[in-house]
Amino acid sequence: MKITNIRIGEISVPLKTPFKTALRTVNSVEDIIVEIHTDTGNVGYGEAPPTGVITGDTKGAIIGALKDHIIKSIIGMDIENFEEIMLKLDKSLVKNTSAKAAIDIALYDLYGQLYNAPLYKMLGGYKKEIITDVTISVNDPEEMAKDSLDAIRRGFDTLKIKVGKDASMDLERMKAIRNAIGYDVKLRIDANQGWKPKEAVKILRKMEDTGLDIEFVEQPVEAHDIEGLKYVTDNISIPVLADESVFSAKDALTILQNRAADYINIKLMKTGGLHNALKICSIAEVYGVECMIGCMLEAKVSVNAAVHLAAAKSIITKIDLDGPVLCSEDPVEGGAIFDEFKITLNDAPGLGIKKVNGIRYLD
Ligand SMILES: C[C@H](N)C(=O)N[C@@H](CCC(=O)O)C(=O)O
Ligand SMILES: [Mg+2]
Repeated sequence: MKITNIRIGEISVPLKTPFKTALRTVNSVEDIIVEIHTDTGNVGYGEAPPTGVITGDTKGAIIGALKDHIIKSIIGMDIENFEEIMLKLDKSLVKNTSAKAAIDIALYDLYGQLYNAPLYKMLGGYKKEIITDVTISVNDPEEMAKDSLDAIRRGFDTLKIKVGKDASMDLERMKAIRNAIGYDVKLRIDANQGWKPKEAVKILRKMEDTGLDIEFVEQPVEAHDIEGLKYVTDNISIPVLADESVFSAKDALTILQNRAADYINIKLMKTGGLHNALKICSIAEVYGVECMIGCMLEAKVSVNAAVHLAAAKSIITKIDLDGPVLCSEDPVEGGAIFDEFKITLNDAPGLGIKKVNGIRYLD
């Protein structure tokens, strides 16, 4: 199964409501799609969202990385030589993890098709169904309480609450939500780097003292501030999950060796795809540290790949794969079924994607 052509396109999918974090506000998913075509007539699909404020990858940068570096380095190669293709992909240029992830995902899709097996079974096949949380955007406390109630009515039993914007309001936000929803629903919070280390400890201790029952706090401080992350981890009881601080397997090792966080959030757009995400799973297994699998604002192609990984690996115990349910339309035919909180895999080969509708080709 030889790679004959790699096509690049873009899709635009409006969100149901604006997505707001401490880092950005977004109204639609604007992602790059790749199709890897082979001499056997198979097509592998991949996707990359431009999340400049997190990965540094803009739309133009993703297209440039694909056209000027990655495509040339793997065209003509045989999917049977999978490890060799992955080495070429890694070495084609530094950083640019989103462009690499799009290609890596499409390659894994073809790898599954080559051996006629669904990807989650090839990676471990631990389960076939997973349950995701849903994100509540950062707004004023009343609106967040209302959005949380809506999410519970839709069946979600775990909410990921965005905080870290106008820090003085964060305690009020969480009190309003807890008062509105009671204690049967899990609340995890994500500050998206919005606090300083001492400020984070102050806010989180108040949340502990108020009995808000927070499952964990995600990325309280700036991504590069590992010392600050450790300071927060050492000084509060709520567990800390590292997100923007962990891109590579090496980053994960540093965090775990220093006990700078309690959990790791794996995202394919930070690792450069499944190949490196699997390395983080192995490191976390060695340290006995559970992982979350997350996504950026992504449609169903790349989130599908994350679903396969989550279903394959027992070390992934927390799921934040709500990208597709935040979208108002689904451009993807085939693949996993997203029914609000419940995500079910099917046993079609690879990712099981039949078609992506509405692609505007850029080649
Ligand atoms: C969409 C997901 N629930 C999420 O919150 N992901 C990121 C932010 C993604 C983005 O800005 O596109 C996270 O920080 O966990
Ligand atoms: Mg996060």
